Amino acid sequence: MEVCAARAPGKIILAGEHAVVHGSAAVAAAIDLYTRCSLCLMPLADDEAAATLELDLKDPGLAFSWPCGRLREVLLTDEAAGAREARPCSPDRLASIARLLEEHEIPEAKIWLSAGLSAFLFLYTSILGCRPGKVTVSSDLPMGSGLGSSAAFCVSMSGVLLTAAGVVTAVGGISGEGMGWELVGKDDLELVNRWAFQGEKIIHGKPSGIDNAVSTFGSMIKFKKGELTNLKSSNPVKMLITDTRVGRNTKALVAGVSERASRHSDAMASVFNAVNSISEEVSSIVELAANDEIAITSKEEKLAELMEMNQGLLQCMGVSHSSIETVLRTTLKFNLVSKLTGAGGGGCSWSRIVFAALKLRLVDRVFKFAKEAAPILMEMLRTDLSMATIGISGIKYRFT
Ligand SMILES: Nc1ncnc2c1ncn2[C@@H]1O[C@H](COP(=O)(O)OP(=O)(O)OP(=O)(O)O)[C@@H](O)[C@H]1O
Ligand SMILES: C[C@@](O)(CCO)CC(=O)[O-]
Ligand SMILES: [Mg+2]
Repeated sequence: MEVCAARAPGKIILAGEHAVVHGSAAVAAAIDLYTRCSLCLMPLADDEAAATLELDLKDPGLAFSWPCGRLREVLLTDEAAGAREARPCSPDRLASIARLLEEHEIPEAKIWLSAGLSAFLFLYTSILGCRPGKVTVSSDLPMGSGLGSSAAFCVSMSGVLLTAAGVVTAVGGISGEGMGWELVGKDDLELVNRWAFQGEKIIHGKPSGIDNAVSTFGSMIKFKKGELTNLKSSNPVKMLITDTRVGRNTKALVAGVSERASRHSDAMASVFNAVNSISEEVSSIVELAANDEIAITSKEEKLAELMEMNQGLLQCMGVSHSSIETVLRTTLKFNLVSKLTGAGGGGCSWSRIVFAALKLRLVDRVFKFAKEAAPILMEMLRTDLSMATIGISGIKYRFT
């Protein structure tokens, strides 16, 4: 029994969420909070009826099991298609997966998990067919909260499945960040990213691809219309992340922005255009910081202003939320500018979240803030606060 594992990071979006779905540029950075996925492939049993595919989700604390025969019967997998090229999940296949999930009693309070389960069944059966196996997933990332948990789930899952399929192989380099995790080669990364994007489509509906790209390739990236530019970044930068723990769902928020865009196409085109300019400016400031430590200091105010402008435009798109605004006001009292990251959570009954990513290179102020303001935020909003390092590397894997 061979066991392999993959680990993929979450992300914060420095500028451009939502607008990126409509063709604007966005800037994102990988953070040192990870989702880990391990796979133990079982030998093909003599008694085929006993063979199962198991999924153990540590964070929601739920386990699932499907008889391999049942998967074959319902999904009619096209195993000959192979894993070397990523394929989309057809509507028929998605409907068959939904039928399989109906056979499980997912607690009503955790029904949001079904999108992740569908992505899992699609990725597993497309890459490995109906082979018996056990997959275990654990994560540092809060789910459905703007830190790219769905992308880290799909990237680590695609990585481990493609490794087990023998399609993705080691390049030998063992990275410094975390013992024993090996780097994935460039072409293999591209393949992992393409499969993960297909998984994200199941969870997000209409993803831009930025979240899976930054989780796969790591570092800081500018992303526009599927094109990725790696931004050189300087020393690791710390961010303070505020989690309001107000639940929401990216798919619904993305759809809400698209509906607003179809109702007010000219106005929203101008909003997306303005976000594009902000992202372009943010990315040039990030690159400047990599080359010139002094020059960045003079740009700090500009960066803060850009963050405020982007936050205002997110409000225009309808994805802010009262709790986000409270966090912004509170952090501002400590002279820290914040903005939401990811899908946000604005105004509608189905989606609520806050992430306040604080402006770059203000570690001292962040520490002062953490001491003085954190208790206020925690008490007022029952938020979680944590520090994260951004710009770290992407997916890695290992055999155990
Ligand atoms: N560790 C995990 N185990 C199981 N399912 C997960 C896990 N992580 C993410 N998911 C799936 O992804 C969904 C959350 O994705 P969603 O895109 O709404 O939020 P997010 O990715 O955390 O935030 P954003 O897209 O704004 O960055 C969950 O509801 C679940 O279906
Ligand atoms: C809201 C969004 O722009 C970012 C979610 O992290 C959606 C996407 O780009 O897929
Ligand atoms: Mg997501």
